[in-house]
Amino acid sequence: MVCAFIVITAVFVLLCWLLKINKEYYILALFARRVRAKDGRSVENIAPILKGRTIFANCFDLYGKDHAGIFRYYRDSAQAMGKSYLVYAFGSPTYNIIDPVNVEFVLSHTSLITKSTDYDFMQPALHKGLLTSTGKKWHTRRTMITPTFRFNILVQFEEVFRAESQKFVTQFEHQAESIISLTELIPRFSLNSICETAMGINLDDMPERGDNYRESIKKFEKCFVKTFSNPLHYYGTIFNIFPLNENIPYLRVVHEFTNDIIAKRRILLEEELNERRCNQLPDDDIYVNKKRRFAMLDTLICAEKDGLIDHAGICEEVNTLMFGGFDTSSIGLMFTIFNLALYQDMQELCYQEILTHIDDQSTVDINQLSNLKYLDRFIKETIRICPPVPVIGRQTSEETELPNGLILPAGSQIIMHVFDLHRNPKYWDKPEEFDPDRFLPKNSINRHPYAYIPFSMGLRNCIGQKYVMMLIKTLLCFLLKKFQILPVTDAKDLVFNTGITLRVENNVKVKLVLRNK
Ligand code: HEM
Repeated sequence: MVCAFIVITAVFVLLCWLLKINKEYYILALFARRVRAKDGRSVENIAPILKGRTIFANCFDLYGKDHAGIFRYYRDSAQAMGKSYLVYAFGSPTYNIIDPVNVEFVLSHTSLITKSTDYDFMQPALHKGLLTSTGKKWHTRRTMITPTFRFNILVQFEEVFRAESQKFVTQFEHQAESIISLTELIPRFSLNSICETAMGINLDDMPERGDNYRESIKKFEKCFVKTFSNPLHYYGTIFNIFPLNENIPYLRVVHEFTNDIIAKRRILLEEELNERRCNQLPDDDIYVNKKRRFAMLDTLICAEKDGLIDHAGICEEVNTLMFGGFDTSSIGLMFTIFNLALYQDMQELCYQEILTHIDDQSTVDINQLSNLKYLDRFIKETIRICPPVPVIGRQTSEETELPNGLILPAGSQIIMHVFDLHRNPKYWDKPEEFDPDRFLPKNSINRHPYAYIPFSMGLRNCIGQKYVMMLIKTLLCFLLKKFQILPVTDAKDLVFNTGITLRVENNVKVKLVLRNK
């Protein structure tokens, strides 16, 4: 009798306690603290809450979906909600942003620079480099690496971009027509270019190492998606046990590749420094040496000598720059070439513009590239409609009030869906239509400045945006001067997938037809 009384009382107390904390926490979303609204307003009037698939809020919404299914889920959610919306999963709320007003607030907020927890799952491959780190470490590294993307350094890369572009087109010059797989060939081109410019290492004598690296990154990405979509893998300890095991062989290939690159560059740089000492030249003007090209990796190796970074730090940044650089550039280039094939009249405009401004592509430089205004708009429109980085994430480190009155508790996740933002019909007329002239100055005047953020904005914007525009334009000068590009893969068949970056399921192909001289 007494026992029954104790049990009933305990259950009652427990229920009362749960009822009380239910006001503050979404218990079934594994104790996620609830978002509040200023002045007692209703949260749902400001941001709709997406209904979860199970009673555990949104914890299991992605579970069991393949990469295309996850991609579709986010697009359908954005469409169904019609505005930025909330989900509750894995112990925290997530504010999913698809409008530029909220994006502006987040990206210009100096305290919102810590990446969302999804980025933790990239760390086995990238460690805590520029992309994933935060606070003082991020700030120090950003200050160290930013100068290596300045104009006077970028101009030194023209030569590599031209040589790699020439190598690319030479493969197809001997046939009147060639059907090529952009999915296979473009990543090789981008990785070679990044390795030679940023790392100062030519991959020509080790092409299979580059191929293995790219293949391993692809496999790692599959584990990445599995991790963030599976509640069992989500939490640190479990994540560290399961997926890491699966990843070990791929990670070994990735890290051995980057370690070899660092080792090779150390030797080359030492030779260079010795030569300079023999000629009694100071070390510190190495970056502006006219005879030899400076590689971004040299900055890190020199900083190590000054005690500003250690070997582990160099590895973090090399992994980050290699992955961040080659993968996003490949996607941008692949979709630009694919769109040139789809829109023949626009391809002709790009071609004519190149003929007008570039006499000889084998000497094309950064200044001549800046005259290609239509091509510039074409690339911008491509990365509007197919943003290589379709999602940018942040988390709050303290309670944060948004301009719309929402109050996000500390530890809230903020996901900015660039893909949906770039198609938001409130800010883009006929968003599904491909129209480079959206980016004519007269058509951009009234657009919200944060409606278009392929390279992000603010403190943590992309460090490589000028670099990649230069790379893409150089290859297109070579390609369009030699070939007309015709479509092979049907645009209607494209199936977008979720990955670390934007993916398509298809092997994307085009036909190159040699132009008459
Ligand atoms: C079309 C090509 C590219 C696109 C669309 C792109 C896009 C972006 C975006 C959206 C971010 C912000 C990510 C975030 O906040 O989580 C970013 C950051 C970054 N990007 Fe790029 N990127 C491209 C090419 C490159 C290249 C070529 C490099 C280097 C060679 C590069 C290096 C980086 C780095 C290091 C960061 C982290 C910056 C920081 O947090 O301080 N990116 N990029």
